[in-house]
Amino acid sequence: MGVAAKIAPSMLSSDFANLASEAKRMLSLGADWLHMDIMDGHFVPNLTIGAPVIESLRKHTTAYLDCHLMVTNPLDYVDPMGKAGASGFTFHVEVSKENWQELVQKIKAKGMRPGVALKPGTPIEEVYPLVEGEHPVEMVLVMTVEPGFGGQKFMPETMEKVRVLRKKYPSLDIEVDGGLGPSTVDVAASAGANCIVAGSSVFGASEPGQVISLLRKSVQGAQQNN
Ligand SMILES: O=C(CO)[C@@H](O)[C@H](O)COP(=O)(O)O
Ligand SMILES: [Fe+2]
Repeated sequence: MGVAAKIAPSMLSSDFANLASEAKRMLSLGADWLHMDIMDGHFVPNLTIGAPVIESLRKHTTAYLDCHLMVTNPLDYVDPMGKAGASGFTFHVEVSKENWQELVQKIKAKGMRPGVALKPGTPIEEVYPLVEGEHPVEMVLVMTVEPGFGGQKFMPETMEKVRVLRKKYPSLDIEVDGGLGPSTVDVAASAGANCIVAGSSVFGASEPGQVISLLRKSVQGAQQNN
């Protein structure tokens, strides 16, 4: 048995003007988590949503809100995101070298689950101390595109990081994010990813529920073959 599969549609590809109904639609189609991309227009060249929108959405659902913080100063977001009702708080290792221990402790103190993300060009060794620390992160998000935008092409060269991580940490949640869909998920699942973020492939499908179930079957199938 592997680590539980979590399929997380990226709400970045949803109709933001109808966020609550889009979220409910995804959950009714079998989504486990809702992936929320928080971008500050500085760490990445795009600006999306922040704590006020998470707070609004939280009034409509009890679902796990898997928040991916693409921001330069993640520490500034811990209190507001905690109050807003975020479930997971995943910050980037590239901007937290100096203060990740404080960050992780504060995230946990606010009742959220800490995770660390890394860009395609960042070496995997950089997250080891965070997974093995006294206050460890509970998920590693391996970016499979450059962060900033949905709808980009999956980068297969990032899979070596997933393989290395899975070998080293058999029970860790490993999330992949960017360009995942029916044609790329098998590679990620067999490398060892168990949390699959998918935006354009889910929201752009005529049958999003079928895509969600296919993504889940891919993770489960890969785990049975291992
Ligand atoms: O974090 C990001 C982009 O920076 C992602 O969560 C994307 O929103 C995923 O979208 P697709 O690549 O699946 O369309
Ligand atoms: Fe994301």
